[in-house]
Parts: sequence; C-alpha cells; structure tokens
Amino acid sequence: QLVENFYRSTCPNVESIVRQAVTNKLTQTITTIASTLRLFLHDCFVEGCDGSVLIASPNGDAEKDAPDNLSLAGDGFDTVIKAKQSVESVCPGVVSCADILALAARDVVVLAGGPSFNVELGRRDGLVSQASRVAGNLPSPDFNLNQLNALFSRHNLNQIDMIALSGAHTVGFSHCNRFSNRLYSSRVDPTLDPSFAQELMGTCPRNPDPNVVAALDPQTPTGFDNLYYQNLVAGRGLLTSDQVLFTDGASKSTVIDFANNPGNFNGAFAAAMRKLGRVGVKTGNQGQIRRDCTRFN
Ligand code: HEM
Ligand SMILES: [Ca+2]
Ligand SMILES: [Ca+2]
Repeated sequence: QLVENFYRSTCPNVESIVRQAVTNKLTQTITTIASTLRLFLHDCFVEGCDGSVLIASPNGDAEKDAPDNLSLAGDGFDTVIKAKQSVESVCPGVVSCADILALAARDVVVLAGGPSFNVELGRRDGLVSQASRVAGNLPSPDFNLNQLNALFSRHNLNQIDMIALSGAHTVGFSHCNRFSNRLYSSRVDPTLDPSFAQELMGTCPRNPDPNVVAALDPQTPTGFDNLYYQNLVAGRGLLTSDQVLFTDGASKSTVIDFANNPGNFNGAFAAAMRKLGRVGVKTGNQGQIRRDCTRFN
C-alpha cells in the first residue's frame, strides 16, 4: 500500500524539508528526540498511523487528552507542526501529517546516532480522534511479556519487533509514578539491581513532585545506542515492562543478542519501525490531507 518516494512528483523535497525542520527543532531542545519517537508509537497504536494523536479539541476530548497521552511531551507535537508548516509553504495540501510524523520519527533516531532506514509514505490523515478510544490500546509499564506480545501482535508486530521497538527507551525519561511500585511495595522489586534501586529512590522519593523524571537509559539518555539492552542484562531496566524482557526466559536471548551486537539491534529496530509505520494506515481516498495537523479540514 505505502511506497517509498510517494511524493516524488508532488513534493520531491519533502524528506529534506522535514529533516531540516527536525534538525532546527533539535538545536532548540534535545527532548525533541524522545518526544517525537514516542509520539509515533502513540499515533500508530490508536486508529493506526494517521495523525489522530495530533488533533487538538477545544472540549478536551481528543486522543491527546486521554490519560495515557497526557505525559506526551509538547515538543513532539511541536516538531510535527513546525515540519508541516515548512512543507506546506513548498507543497501545500499534499503531504499528510501522518507521513510527516513517520519521517520525523526516523529523523530523530538518525540525529541521535541510531540507524537510518527508508520510510514508506502515502498515509492519509484520519478523521477520528477521541479520548475515549485510547484505553487498552497502549502498552502499560507494568505489562508482562505475554501482555506485551498480545498487544503488539494485534498490529502484526512479533516478539522480536516488540523487543527491538522497546529499544526506543534508549532515549528519554519516565515520570516516577510509572515505576515507583517497583521501589515502594512490600519489598523492592527483586529483578532491580540494588544499587540502581537506591539511585532511583534518591530521584523518586515516596511522594515525589509529579514533574520529576528518571532517565530510561541513564548512561546515554539522548544517544540512540544499544545500552538499553546492556542495562537490562545488568538489572537496570527502569520500567517493569523493560526489565521483564530480560527476566522472562522466552525473550532473554534476544535481549542478550541486542546487548552484544549493536548491528543486530539496529537492523531489527529499522525493520520494526517500518512495520510499525504500516499499522492501520489509510491510503487512496480514505481520510484527508490535513492542512493544519491539529484540526480536521
Ligand atoms: C513495550 C511497551 C512500552 C511501554 C510499556 C512503554 C511505556 C512507556 C512509559 C511509561 C514511558 C514514560 C512516560 C512518562 O512518564 O513520561 C515511556 C517513555 C517513552 N517511550 Fe515507551 N513504552 C513502550 C514502548 C515504546 C515504543 C515501541 C516506543 C517507540 C518506538 C517508545 C518510545 C518511548 C520514548 C522515546 C519515551 C521517552 C519519552 C520522553 O522522554 O519524552 N516506547 N514509555
Ligand atoms: Ca493514530
Ligand atoms: Ca541511550
């Protein structure tokens, strides 16, 4: 359905225009990397990769207003909005917001030192964005391996894809409340390295300021590398859903492979991102090409 070079005659420079806009945004704030990458997941897993997450509603009932999306950082939205504005000034009404998000998600990975890959294009923007349709479609940080596999397989993503995509947690941050149950239940989560647990208790006390965050990969939080998997092997995965990939014997060997062979991780990540970009896409004359990514035409 989707093809590389979809815009070769209608907007031949779209890739360089988007890359330039993402690069500009990145020089202003490093959080562009993680926020844009996460936004792509949250778009694709709800209504498909169709820009539905970008819609703003005056009534506060759009997808972005759903509880699961409230921690999406504003810089990801801003990246897409800015890139769309640059694209519109050259090729008005031609390139979908969904495609711009897919390109921007690839670009931040490359700019952070990760693998490059070609992005298939031709997505149309969706006409539905409802907060009430989010619950149950996004992974929860306390999911076990079966729950992760079940959710990802609904979108044609297998366990290797799921493990590779989890490697996105090589960049960015999590608020304390997403993992504090690992620190403050009846005992500290035994799969957590004790010294890492101590560090986290320092960052996240029992009743932390709701704005406090901890890095998902404390060693290189802005670098796209395979240290995420090395952390998991060392018991230093931040979320339960991260650490379980190493703890569960059914996924452990893939984690060890990615920890030892960055090339294997990079290849699997690039392949899985292309698959993620195909989830639930609208093509042809479905949906529309939004002019403003935050509203329907
Ligand atoms: C495997 C299941 C996954 C779970 C349970 C999960 C869960 C989470 C949670 C709870 C956070 C912290 C949010 C916050 O408190 O601000 C987070 C952050 C993040 N997630 Fe995931 N995620 C998963 C998979 C993915 C995938 C597939 C991607 C992208 C391909 C991704 C990209 C990110 C990024 C980049 C961040 C950091 C965001 C930032 O710093 O602004 N995650 N994730
Ligand atoms: Ca969507
Ligand atoms: Ca990293």
